[in-house]
Amino acid sequence: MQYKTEQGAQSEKAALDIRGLSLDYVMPDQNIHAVVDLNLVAKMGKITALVGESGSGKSTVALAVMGIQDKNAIISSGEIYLAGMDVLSIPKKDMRSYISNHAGIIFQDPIDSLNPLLTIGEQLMETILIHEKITKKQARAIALNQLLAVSLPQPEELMKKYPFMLSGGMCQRVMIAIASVFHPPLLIADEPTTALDVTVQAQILYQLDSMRKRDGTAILLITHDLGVVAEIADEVCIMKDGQIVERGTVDDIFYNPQNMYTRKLLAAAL
Ligand SMILES: Nc1ncnc2c1ncn2[C@@H]1O[C@H](COP(=O)(O)OP(=O)(O)OP(=O)(O)O)[C@@H](O)[C@H]1O
Ligand code: NI
Repeated sequence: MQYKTEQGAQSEKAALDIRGLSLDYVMPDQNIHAVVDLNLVAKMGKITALVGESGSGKSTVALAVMGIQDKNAIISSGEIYLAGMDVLSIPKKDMRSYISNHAGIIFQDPIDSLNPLLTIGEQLMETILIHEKITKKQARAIALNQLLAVSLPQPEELMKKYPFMLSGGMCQRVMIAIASVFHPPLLIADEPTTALDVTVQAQILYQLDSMRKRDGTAILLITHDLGVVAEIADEVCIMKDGQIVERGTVDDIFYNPQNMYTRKLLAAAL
C-alpha cells in the first residue's frame, strides 16, 4: 500500500490515533496555534471524552480528523491514523472518500446540520447512494432500517418530512442515523446534546452508547459536561491551549487527577 499505515499491535484497536498534530490558523496579523503537538487515541468499543474550556481546540481536532477544517487552517506536523491509515498521507482526491467511509461526525446544532430543502428520506438516501452502487429500493430499505436503529418511530412517515417539522432531538437522531449508516469505526460527537433539553440529552447519549455496544464503534465525545463524562465515558482527555494535559480512565481523572488544570476544571464543576 502506498499510503502510510500503522505499525505494531498496540494501536490495532485504535480507530483513531493522532500523533504529534500541530495546526495553525493563519490570520492577517498572526498565526493562532490552535493545536500543538497533540496526541490522542480513541479505541474501538470505547467512549473517549475530550474535555476542555472554550477555545482550547477541541472542535479544531474534530474537523481536522474529518478533513473539513477551515480554509485558513494549516497542519504543520503530525499524523492522523484513522482505521490504521494516516489520512494526511492520502492524496486529496481519495482522502474525502476514505474519511467518510471510516468516520462520521455529529454537531451541536442538528437542525443546522441537515439540509432544510430536502426531506429526511432524500438526505439519508443521498448519503447511502453516494457510498454504494445499489438500487434506490435497496437504499430505501437501508434508510428505513437506520431510522429504526436510532429509535425513530414510523420511519415511513418520517422519510417524507422536512427537518423543520422535527424536534431537535429527532434531528440529532437523524444525524446519528446518517453518520452511522456504514458503521464507521469512529464517530465524533461534538457537543451533541448541548442544544437539547435535558431529557432528550439522555436519550441521545443512550443512542451513542448503544452504537458503541452494538457495532464496537469508537466514540470521541467532545463535551463541556463533566457529569456526562462521569456517566458514560471510558477514557478522558483533558485539553488546554491545544494540547492534552492529562489523560486517563474516568476513575483516574475524577478520583486521582494529577494535573493542576484538571483539578481546577473538576473543582469548577462541583
Ligand atoms: N477559522 C479560524 N480562524 C482563526 N481562528 C480560529 C478559527 N477557528 C477556530 N479558531 C480559534 O482556534 C481556537 C480553538 O477553537 P476551537 O473551536 O477548536 O475550540 P473549542 O475547544 O472547540 O471551543 P468551544 O468549546 O467553544 O467549542 C480558538 O482560539 C478559536 O478562536
Ligand atoms: Ni468546539
